[in-house]
Formats: sequence, C-alpha cells, structure tokens
Amino acid sequence: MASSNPVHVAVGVIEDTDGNVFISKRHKALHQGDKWEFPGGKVEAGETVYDALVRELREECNIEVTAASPLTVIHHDYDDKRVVLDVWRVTRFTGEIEQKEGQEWLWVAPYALVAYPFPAANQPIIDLLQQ
Ligand SMILES: Nc1nc2c([nH]c(=O)n2[C@H]2C[C@H](O)[C@@H](COP(=O)(O)OP(=O)(O)OP(=O)(O)O)O2)c(=O)[nH]1
Ligand SMILES: [Mg+2]
Repeated sequence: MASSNPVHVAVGVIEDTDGNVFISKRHKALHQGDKWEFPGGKVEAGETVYDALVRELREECNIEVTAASPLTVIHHDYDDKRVVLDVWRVTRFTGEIEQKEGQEWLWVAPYALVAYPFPAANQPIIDLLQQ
C-alpha cells in the first residue's frame, strides 16, 4: 500500500452536444502511462478543485470552462501511489477543444468507453457514464 499522502486530482468529463466524451491517451512514460484518461491534473496548493479543473483544461484542452458540476469523488490506491480523483462534469465551455500536449485524443460515445483501457481508478466513472 502506498504510504504517502494521496494526490488530489481534478478530472473533467467533457461532453459535446451529441453526448460524446473527450478522452486522451496518457504519455507512455507517465504514471498509468499508455492508458486513456479524462483531462485533468493535480490540485496545487492554495487552489480550489474547481480552479484546478479550469486551469488544467485550459492547459491541456485549450478551453475555458464556464460551468461544471461535481460528478463523483474516487479514492484509489495504486500501490505505488494513492489518488483522490475529484471528477466534474463540464456542462459549458468556450474555445476550440484540442489536446495541446501531443496526446492522442478523441470523442467517444459513452457506451464505447469500455473498449478503451483506463486506469483502474476510472472504473466508477465509466460505470456512471453508462447509465
Ligand atoms: N488526469 C487524469 N489523471 C488520472 C485519471 N485517472 C487516474 O488514475 N489518474 C491519475 C494518474 C496520475 O497519477 C494522477 C494525475 O496526474 P496527471 O499526470 O494528470 O497530473 P498533472 O496533469 O498535474 O501532471 P504533472 O503536473 O505531474 O505533469 O491521477 C484520469 O482520468 N485523468
Ligand atoms: Mg494531466
């Protein structure tokens, strides 16, 4: 079991007008590399989770989030690392979405998410989006 404090992560589920979800592939060298993910990243000191969500999606996806609501919070122990995923559903944003950090990305229908390998911590999100 990982002994250090958990890493608090803001995660965004971004849907287009057809209900498809934005996913991208983590770089091979990163923790949980080569798995697919929802965009997001670590909450920095002095930042609210919402602030972190807005900043990460600006940095990673080139969008300005203007509305989002909490979806779920997941605590997961990867053995080498513990994470708390603070997952938000992004309901409004401006800007042309793209992946700015060279990661492969695509829009996927919720029912098709099961075909993409995600980190184990993501399973409850995938389950929620199937409903
Ligand atoms: N962004 C994101 N991270 C996830 C997901 N599922 C999951 O287990 N994680 C884990 C992997 C990492 O250990 C951690 C988030 O790390 P990150 O690499 O996105 O953090 P970051 O963008 O702040 O990156 P950096 O500052 O370390 O470069 O959460 C997910 O769907 N999205
Ligand atoms: Mg990230």
